[in-house]
Amino acid sequence: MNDRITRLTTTQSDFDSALAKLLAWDDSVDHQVNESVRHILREVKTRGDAAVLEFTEKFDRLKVGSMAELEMDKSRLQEALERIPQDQRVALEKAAERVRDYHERQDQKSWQYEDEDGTILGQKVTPLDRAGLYVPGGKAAYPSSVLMNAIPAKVAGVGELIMVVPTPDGVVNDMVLAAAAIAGVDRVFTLGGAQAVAALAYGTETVPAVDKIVGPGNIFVATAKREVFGVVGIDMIAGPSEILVICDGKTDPDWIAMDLFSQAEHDEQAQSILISPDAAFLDAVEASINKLLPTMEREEIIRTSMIGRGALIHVADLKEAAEVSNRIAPEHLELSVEDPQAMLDDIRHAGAIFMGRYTAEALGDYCAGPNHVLPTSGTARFSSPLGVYDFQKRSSLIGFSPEGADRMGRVASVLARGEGLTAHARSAEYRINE
Ligand SMILES: NC(=O)c1ccc[n+]([C@@H]2O[C@H](COP(=O)([O-])OP(=O)(O)OC[C@H]3O[C@@H](n4cnc5c(N)ncnc54)[C@H](O)[C@@H]3O)[C@@H](O)[C@H]2O)c1
Ligand SMILES: N[C@H](CO)Cc1c[nH]c[nH+]1
Ligand SMILES: [Zn+2]
Repeated sequence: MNDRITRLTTTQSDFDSALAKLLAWDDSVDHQVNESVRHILREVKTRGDAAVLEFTEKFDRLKVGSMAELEMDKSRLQEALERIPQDQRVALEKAAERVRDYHERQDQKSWQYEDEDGTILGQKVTPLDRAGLYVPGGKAAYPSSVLMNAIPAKVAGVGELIMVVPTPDGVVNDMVLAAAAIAGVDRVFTLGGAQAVAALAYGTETVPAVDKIVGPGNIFVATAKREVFGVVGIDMIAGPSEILVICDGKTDPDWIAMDLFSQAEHDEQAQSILISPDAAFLDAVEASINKLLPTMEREEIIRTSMIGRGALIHVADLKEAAEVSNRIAPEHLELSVEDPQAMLDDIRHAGAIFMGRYTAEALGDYCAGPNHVLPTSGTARFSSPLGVYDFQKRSSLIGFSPEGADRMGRVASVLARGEGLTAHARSAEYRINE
């Protein structure tokens, strides 16, 4: 590479600020994006289908006469499934089976228990009525993201799944449609960007409003999701893909270089970082990067990402590697070390942890089973992978027996009068035995 990938070492005096600068990525700072997204949302909210059609023509260069032309009916999904090459179909079905198996273990059940006085307390778990799945499609097509978004929703028992996916220049990806057929998506619209998020949030004459919008996307999608939150639920604001590899220096440097590329190739803004206590190994991986980059189909995207946002970080030992990793809280963390289990206790923040030299992050993107929609930009400090729980909500259950109403009515009465809320107090007192 002409420009070199950033090198940092924890012993340099400005390490903390250099690391903070490397990690800085705020999808809300671009005033122009915010303005443009707000305009799109307003237009779709007030003008519905007509605005969606205009923005689709403008941003996806797709001109159609009516919204009906942007809906793929179920027979088209099925045809796509039958048309794709057999190996693609088998791979999609295998991946879907593993993703389903994994997510079935996340299903939450309602529960109840009874106090000694016959009072019933519990939690009722209910799936969402209708969910909107955003499947990105600007720079690449993501059949795997269809499976990752739709299967947990199906396992949760969501009533209706509405999928949106952009088809720039009208190019439809058969594997995406086939994945929608396999996952059991109910309706598919070929819409993208902020206009698709707006259509799902507010509803239009053709696109039904949903209760929650899930799925990753570019800055326009992320900004739109942030704006509509409150009108609908959202899963998370997923930024550009990230990988952090911790390596003890004993994995083939070509493997590590390609693992870093695997996320860099998503986006110029993607972030790939390697941490190792072995300085000579960092040199070897840099040499592999320089050797392999010219062989890559997405060379320019990878180069921009690696130079702009990538880094090779030297640390004292694996303990310090884990500390730096916790500060980064990466979307994907590869522990390419002899004993990954031994490191697990030290890892606190990561969307997904890939354990051992043979666990390429790419397997997690497609077919390991866990979800590939993960918290990015440090948000793994407080959020979790997309899962069945994102499509279920909980209602508290409270059923007092006459004895329970008497006992707890006395407690409530004191607290309510302490707050000066006498209607609360008297409501509880009516049910007390005098
Ligand atoms: N976290 C995950 O699980 C995951 C999975 C797959 C992809 N990704 C990420 O999702 C992102 C996908 O981005 P993408 O661009 O390929 O697809 P995308 O579908 O998110 O965005 C494409 C849409 O952006 C809109 N758009 C483009 N330029 C615009 C402009 N100037 N003004 C308004 N709208 C505009 C268009 O409507 C277009 O349909 C990447 O960052 C990728 O890394 C994340
Ligand atoms: N790595 C992405 C999540 O950050 C998911 C993906 C889809 N296809 C390939 N990769
Ligand atoms: Zn990926």
